[in-house]
Amino acid sequence: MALLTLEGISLSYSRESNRPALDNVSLTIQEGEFIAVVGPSGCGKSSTIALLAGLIEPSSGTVLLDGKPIHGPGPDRAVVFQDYSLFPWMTALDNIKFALKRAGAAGKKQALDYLKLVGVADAAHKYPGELSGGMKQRVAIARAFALGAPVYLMDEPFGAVDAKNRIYLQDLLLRLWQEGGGKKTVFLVTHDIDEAIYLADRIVIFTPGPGKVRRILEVPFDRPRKRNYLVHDKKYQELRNDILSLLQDDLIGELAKVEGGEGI
Ligand SMILES: Nc1ncnc2c1ncn2[C@@H]1O[C@H](COP(=O)(O)OP(=O)(O)OP(=O)(O)O)[C@@H](O)[C@H]1O
Repeated sequence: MALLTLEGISLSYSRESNRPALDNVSLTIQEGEFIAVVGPSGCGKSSTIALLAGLIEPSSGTVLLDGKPIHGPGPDRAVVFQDYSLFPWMTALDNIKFALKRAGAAGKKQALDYLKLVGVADAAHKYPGELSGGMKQRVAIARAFALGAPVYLMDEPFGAVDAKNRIYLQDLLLRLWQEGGGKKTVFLVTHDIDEAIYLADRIVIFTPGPGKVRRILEVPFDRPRKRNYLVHDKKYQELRNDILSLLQDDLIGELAKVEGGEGI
């Protein structure tokens, strides 16, 4: 049985709107999968995360976790956003301690171990406002994994960090996911095609809004993947080009509609 299922999901934020955010999206995700989602701005990627997190309900269709409908947030799903994933009134250490407590495990030592793991133990007593973007995201990822949730919903978690930190955080995420022994499932929204290929088992491509699943592509590379070799692989370049041309075709189609007076 699939771990996460979106079944015929449509979503309109307001009854007056004639342009839904999502239109009949169906998707099944198996336990242990690493899924990346790409698509143009406004195609409903964050809305899909919000549905899976239980922060909003669909206008029609069902969202299932382990076969049961999702009707709200729960400790079984950790969410990491591009920013503001941490409690700003708690130090880095207390943010992790809070997550451990929720997971039924407490302890300063364990919390410090998590901070060490992500390389920010020195900043344990700093508040999020005193940390750089990259450091904040390291703590946010540590906090998500300290929760011990089986599902990780990540909305452009590395979008605001510099290239060096991004590489570090991608590898850290892979390591934590793999340490789950096939039991951790990641649903990652990204604008970065290379990131999607490097990290994911499957890449879901959305159409421009109203979002539909345009295509699902398998990533044909064994793990562990080596960045430097991967980019020179012919299959890598083909996959990258496929994704780019799918996104470009959609964009050109949208522009043609606007030029034709249809409007978006
Ligand atoms: N809270 C909201 N109220 C009303 N409309 C919303 C709300 N959140 C999103 N939308 C609309 O729903 C559509 C999908 O937005 P969403 O943020 O899910 O897209 P996205 O693919 O994540 O975009 P981006 O890549 O730019 O972050 C957009 O048209 C957006 O304006």
